[in-house]
Amino acid sequence: MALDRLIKNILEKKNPTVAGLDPKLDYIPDYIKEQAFQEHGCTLEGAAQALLTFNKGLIDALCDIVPAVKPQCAYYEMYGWQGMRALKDTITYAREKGMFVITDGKRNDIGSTMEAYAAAHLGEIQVAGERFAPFGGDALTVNGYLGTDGIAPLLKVCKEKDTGIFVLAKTSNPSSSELQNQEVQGGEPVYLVMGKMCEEWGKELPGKYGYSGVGAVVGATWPEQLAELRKELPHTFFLVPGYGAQGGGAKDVAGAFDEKGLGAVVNSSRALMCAYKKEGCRPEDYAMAARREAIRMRDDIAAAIASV
Ligand SMILES: O=C(O)c1cc(=O)[nH]c(=O)n1[C@@H]1O[C@H](COP(=O)(O)O)[C@@H](O)[C@H]1O
Repeated sequence: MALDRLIKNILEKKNPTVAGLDPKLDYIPDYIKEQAFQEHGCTLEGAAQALLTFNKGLIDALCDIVPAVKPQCAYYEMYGWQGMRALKDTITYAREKGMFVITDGKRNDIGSTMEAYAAAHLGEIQVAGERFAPFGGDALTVNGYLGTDGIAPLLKVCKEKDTGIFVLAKTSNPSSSELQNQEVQGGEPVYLVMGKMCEEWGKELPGKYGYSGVGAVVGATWPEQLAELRKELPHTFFLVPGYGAQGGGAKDVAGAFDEKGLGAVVNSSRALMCAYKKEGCRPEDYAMAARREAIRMRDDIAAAIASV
């Protein structure tokens, strides 16, 4: 089961974190952009090349200490099909380096359309008898708002191709409470109802560590809900974004973990990618600055889990 691979990586590296690869040109050091523009012009192609070079530097610097990456599709779509090629190349490169790849697409639609998303991101498509894995990620973030028939096609592909999903439950943004905290019949908030649906969907993808292949996204900015959901959803692994740039800290995420120190992977994107700016070090050292930040994050979270 796919999330077993993520958990194995986490155990081996003793690090329950994921590096978000959300590259914008503004974040990328000038020397990388200049070289890409020289080779490909000041074009979408040039921008896409800069993204890929930047990502590869980060992956090289992080792959021995960080178990996973999470490229967010929007930052690649922004640069057209050239950007989407950089997404595919980033996924391939990270997987070659042994990292688990969570493609952050937040996809959702009716069943037939979800089949297409599932094939694109988690499975294969056939062209005249030849099979291709278009993007080839290990897991995909999805929105479960359309209910079971929107999720079932993903579960089918996850089973066949050993991939997984993370379903939005309680998102990190300030307005997430407007809908997600609404109490529905029986008095349960929507995020808990969604979490319980993940538990149910996950029965189809059991894993050897007790967590299923259907994870839930719960923001680091909501420590109370993280701890509540950890108790309520014993088989659901959490993807926890909102650490760092959005204000979440190690103490906030400690409640996401079980008594074995498993159960969640915490994402940081901007705080890692832009660590060199905060440190004020040479742009050429951006990847090493990200590594230093990743080590700080790992150690802070380990200390917070130990003190619970
Ligand atoms: O699914 C996600 O990853 C996600 C869910 C959520 O509730 N909040 C959230 O910030 N994210 C993503 O996590 C990343 C957070 O980035 P930073 O705030 O820069 O660390 C972005 O890629 C967001 O799109």
